[in-house]
Amino acid sequence: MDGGEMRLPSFTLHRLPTLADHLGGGDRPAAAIPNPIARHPLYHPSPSFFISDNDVAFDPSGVRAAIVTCGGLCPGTNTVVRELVVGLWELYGVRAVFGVRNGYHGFYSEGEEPLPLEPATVRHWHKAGGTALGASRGGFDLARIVDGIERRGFNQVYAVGGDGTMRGLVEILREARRRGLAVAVAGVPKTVDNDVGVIDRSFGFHTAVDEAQRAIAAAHVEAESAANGVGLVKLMGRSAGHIALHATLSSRDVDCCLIPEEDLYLRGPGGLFEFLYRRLKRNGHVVVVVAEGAGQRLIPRPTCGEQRRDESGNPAFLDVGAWLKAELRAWWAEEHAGEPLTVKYIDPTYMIRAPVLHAAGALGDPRRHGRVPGFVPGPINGNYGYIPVDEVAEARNPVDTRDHKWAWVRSVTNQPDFAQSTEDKALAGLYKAV
Ligand SMILES: Nc1ncnc2c1ncn2[C@@H]1O[C@H](COP(=O)(O)OP(=O)(O)OP(=O)(O)O)[C@@H](O)[C@H]1O
Ligand SMILES: O=P(O)(O)OC[C@H]1O[C@](O)(CO)[C@@H](O)[C@@H]1O
Ligand SMILES: [Mg+2]
Repeated sequence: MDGGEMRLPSFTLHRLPTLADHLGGGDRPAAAIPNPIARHPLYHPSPSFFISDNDVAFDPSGVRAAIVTCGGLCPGTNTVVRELVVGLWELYGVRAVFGVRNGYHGFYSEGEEPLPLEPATVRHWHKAGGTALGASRGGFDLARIVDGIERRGFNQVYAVGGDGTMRGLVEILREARRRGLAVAVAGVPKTVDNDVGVIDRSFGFHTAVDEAQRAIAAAHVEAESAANGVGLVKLMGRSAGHIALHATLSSRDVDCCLIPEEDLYLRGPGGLFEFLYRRLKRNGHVVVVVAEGAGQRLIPRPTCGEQRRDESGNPAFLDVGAWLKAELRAWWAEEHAGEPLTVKYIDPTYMIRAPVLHAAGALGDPRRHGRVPGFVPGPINGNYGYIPVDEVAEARNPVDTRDHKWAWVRSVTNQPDFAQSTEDKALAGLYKAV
C-alpha cells in the first residue's frame, strides 16, 4: 500500500434498539403487532435473541417480500434464499414471497416476472451451487427498480449480494424513503472475495478456499514432478487477497503468496525471481499462489491503455498469472540459460465459486428475523450484529498486512517482504510504472 499506513475503519458495536424503536418516521409499515414466533409451537429463541416477543412491524398477511441475488456467484447463495423463504413462510406465516430474476434489473425487465416462492419450491435449492434466481451485473436503474417495487407492492426487499449490491441497496432505500414507501429493505452480504467491510466473512468464502486446495495440490504435484518445477496458481478475489491468503494457510504446500495489498517486484536483489531461484535450488520445486488483483500496476497495459470495467463498473484485471509465467521464463533465459525450468500455470477461476456450499450454511437465519430497515445482519468478531447498510456498502475490507494472519503466511512460506517503497524500486530500476 505505497509504504503508507493502512487505515482500517474502526467500528463500535452498539446494542441496537429493538425493531419497535425503528418504526417511527416514514417507514412505519404498520402498527407493531405480536411476533408470530412467540406463538410458534416449534421455535423458542434464546433470551438473547435478536428481537423481543412483540417486535414485529408487519402483519404477515400483508407482507409481499422480494428476494434478489446480485453480482458474482458465491457458494451458499441458494441456501440463504431457501432459508429466507422457509423462515418467512413457516415461522412468520408470510404467504407472498417472490424471487426477482437475474439481479436488480429483474425488478423492471419485461418478461421476467418475479417467481412466487414457497417451501416446496425451494426445498432442494441448497443442494446446488450458484443461484436458482439468477444474478447479474449492471442494470441498476434506480427509478425503474423502485417503480417495480412500488408497482408490485413489495414491502420487504432482501438483496443478497456483495459490496456493489449493498451500494445499490442504499440508493433503493433512500429512494423508497423519498417516495414515502413503507418498504423494509435488508441486505444479506454475499461475496466470495470477502471484500465486504465490517462483517467477519461472507458465507461461501470458506468453501471457495476449500475448493482452491485442489488447484494448489495439482500445482504442487506438477512442480514436484519436474526439474526446477514451478506450480503457479491464480485465485480470484478482486482487489482483496483473502482467498489467496487463506488458501495458502490451508495448503502448507505454498512457497510464496502474492496479494494485491502487498507491492511486489520481480527482478533484482530481494525480488521475487531471486527468491524463487533460491527456493528451487533448495527444494527443486516451488508453488506460487497469486491473487488476481496482485501486480496490476506492474503489468504493461495494452496499447489502448484505458482500464476495462465490467457491467457494474468494477475494474477488469490483466492476467497476472500469465504475465508472471512469461516474465519468469524470460528472466530465466537471461540469467540461467541452460538450466531447466518448468512452469505450470493453473487458473481455477470459477471452479472455486460455483460449487455447492460445503458447510451447512444456515446464515439465512438472522436475515429473516431482523429486518431493521436500512440495516444488514452479519457476524462481527463472532457475534451477530446489525450494521447500517451504508456503512457496509462503503467499508472496504482489504487484507491487513500488519495483522497476525499475514505474519502467519510469511512464517509458513518464509517469503521475503517484497513491499519495498516505490522509491527504492525506482532507484533499483525495477519498478516499471505503467
Ligand atoms: N455504486 C452503486 N450504486 C448502485 N448500484 C450498484 C453500485 N455498484 C454496483 N451496483 C449494482 O449492484 C449489482 C451488483 O454489483 P457487482 O456486480 O459489483 O457485484 P457485488 O454485489 O459487488 O458482488 P461480487 O463482488 O460478489 O461480485 C449490479 O447490478 C450493479 O449494477
Ligand atoms: O463474474 P465475473 O463478472 O466474471 O467476475 C469475476 C469476479 O467476480 C468475483 O468472483 C466476485 O466478485 C471476483 O472474485 C472475480 O474477479
Ligand atoms: Mg463486489
